[in-house]
Amino acid sequence: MGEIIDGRKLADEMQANMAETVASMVKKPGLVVIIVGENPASQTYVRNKEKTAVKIGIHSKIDRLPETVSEDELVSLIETYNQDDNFHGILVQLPLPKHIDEDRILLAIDPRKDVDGFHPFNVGKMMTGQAEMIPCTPYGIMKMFEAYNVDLNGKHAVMVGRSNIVGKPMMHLMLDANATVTVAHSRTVDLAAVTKEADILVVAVGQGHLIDKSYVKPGAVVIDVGMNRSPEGKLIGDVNFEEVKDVASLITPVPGGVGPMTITMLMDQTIRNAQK
Ligand SMILES: Nc1nc(=O)c2c([nH]1)NC[C@@H]1CN(c3ccc(C(=O)N[C@@H](CCC(=O)O)C(=O)O)cc3)C=[N+]21
Ligand SMILES: [Mg+2]
Repeated sequence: MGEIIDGRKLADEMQANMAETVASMVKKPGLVVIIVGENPASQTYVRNKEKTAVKIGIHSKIDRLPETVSEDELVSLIETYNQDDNFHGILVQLPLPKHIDEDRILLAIDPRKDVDGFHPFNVGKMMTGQAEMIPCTPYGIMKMFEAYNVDLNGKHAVMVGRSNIVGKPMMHLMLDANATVTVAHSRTVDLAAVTKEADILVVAVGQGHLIDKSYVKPGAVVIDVGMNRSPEGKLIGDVNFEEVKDVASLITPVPGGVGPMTITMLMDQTIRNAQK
């Protein structure tokens, strides 16, 4: 019977500390979130983000743009915020509509305000040991490891998923923490054989309950980044929690695991930028 990693509780503790920090700041940190279109999955995230910002004392603004906005219009809006001293963080909610080139949008954000850590400049900095902005989900997972005394040194970590926003940066952070890292993905042959070797298993594939107990080595630490809707409309992870919790030594639930930590690290980086 594994222990549950309480992301909600850890996030609340960290946010309480951040609120104290912000209370002592003369110029309050500012964060702007730009959302294009009506992606319903994005709405929860944005609502939680705003609630959290208010709680911490961060000045936050949400810009909602219609699905039909042009790429050029979006770039000029970003340029306006790049120049605006009231905002220390700019986040453009992904995914963007098909007619907009995401790479161009991410490049338009001033790297100093890129609190997602998605700008190629920040990606390169992170990859070369000069990290300034770290993608929030991987960063939050590393904080969970710290809080629960998970030492990665010499461990075999398996990352399932290779996205720019979770899999690749997570791979890098675990490597930096001296884990032996394997990255598996949709073309991996016999995924269960690979994941069963993991001391630390991180899953970010977007497939509800893909990972059952046959994929997990007894005693493994299991981190579930997935956020999927079950046929009944419930929020479920990529890991079958009910089954895997009896095999793992530590496991994150969904909701209440990685999600709250992602938002917390977003606030952390916004505050840090404002202090610079
Ligand atoms: N530029 C950009 N940066 C992002 O960081 C980003 C993004 N785009 N696009 C969408 C994804 C998704 N994401 C979430 C983070 C936290 C929760 C979260 O707080 N979840 C809670 C509650 C979920 C619920 O109750 O529905 C939980 O897991 O406990 C959800 C989703 C950030 N994303
Ligand atoms: Mg992938």
